[in-house]
Amino acid sequence: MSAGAVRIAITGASGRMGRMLIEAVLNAPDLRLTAALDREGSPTLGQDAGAFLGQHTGVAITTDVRAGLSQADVLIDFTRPEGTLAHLALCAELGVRTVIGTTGFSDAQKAEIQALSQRAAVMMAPNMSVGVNVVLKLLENAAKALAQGYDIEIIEAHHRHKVDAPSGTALKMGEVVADAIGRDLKTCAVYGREGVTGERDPSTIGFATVRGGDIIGDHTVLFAGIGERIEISHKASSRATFAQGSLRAARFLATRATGLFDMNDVLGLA
Ligand SMILES: NC(=O)C1=CN([C@@H]2O[C@H](COP(=O)(O)OP(=O)(O)OC[C@H]3O[C@@H](n4cnc5c(N)ncnc54)[C@H](OP(=O)(O)O)[C@@H]3O)[C@@H](O)[C@H]2O)C=CC1
Ligand SMILES: O=C(O)C1=N[C@H](C(=O)O)C[C@H](O)C1
Repeated sequence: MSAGAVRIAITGASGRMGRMLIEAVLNAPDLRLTAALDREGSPTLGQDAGAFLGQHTGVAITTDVRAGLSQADVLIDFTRPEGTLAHLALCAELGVRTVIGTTGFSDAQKAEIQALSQRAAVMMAPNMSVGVNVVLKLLENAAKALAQGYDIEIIEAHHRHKVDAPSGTALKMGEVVADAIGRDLKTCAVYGREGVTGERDPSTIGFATVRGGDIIGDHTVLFAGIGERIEISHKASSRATFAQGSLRAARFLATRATGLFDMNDVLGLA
């Protein structure tokens, strides 16, 4: 790893998170944007990475991931699962650490990430905000205390462009709650209901998904009992919270050679 500023590459540079990350890196004195990458066909290819901010950075958006990564210490990737895995394979080969914000991975893809993290360190989390990661800790305690007599439902809402459902954060909340009370999310999750469903099975954890407009990301875990309801909610009002968490993760990874980490490691919440 080079001395001085941590050199950052960003894939999906013209995406919603890509732009947020570019702005955050340009404003961070201890980080330096050295590569901005997007895929073939992106209308921003060839433009300066700071053009959307009216800034000249000297870093052009290109499709040459190998060349971009060879100039970087850490890649921050918020793209799609298949893109992330292709980028990660190159990072493993070149010894570049990776912060993964992408959601929607299959179990097989997660296993591939675990294997590749043994060659160059990876931090992966479905939600980089400090608040959501604190909520995950609160949920652990709440679920243990409310394990009997309370029906558990997870409700999430996101913007109209989101392609995966339920959100990665909602699934993580489900896993944390299920683990805390000794259930297996794979067998107890119910994803949406329709028609004559019968009465609610108390051993299930339900998920409900809302998509619309420009909602950045709302998550609620509802514990519904008799005579009372407990709701634990997080609402993101700006993608800056995800970008700032990603920068914390990049700084954390800059001091690690190999291994798979999450936001608990980055924030010292483990
Ligand atoms: N962990 C967290 O805190 C957060 C996670 N996310 C996750 O990050 C991901 C991206 O979200 P968002 O920025 O809103 O999405 P966008 O669609 O706005 O941006 C995605 C970017 O990745 C590019 N891309 C898409 N597919 C590929 C591919 N196969 N290979 C390389 N590049 C690709 C897109 O290019 P093109 O425009 O050409 O399609 C675009 O530049 C999602 O999975 C989302 O759930 C989002 C916010 C917070
Ligand atoms: O796609 C998004 O926008 C978001 N995705 C993440 C998820 O799937 O949990 C995190 C955040 O809520 C925004």
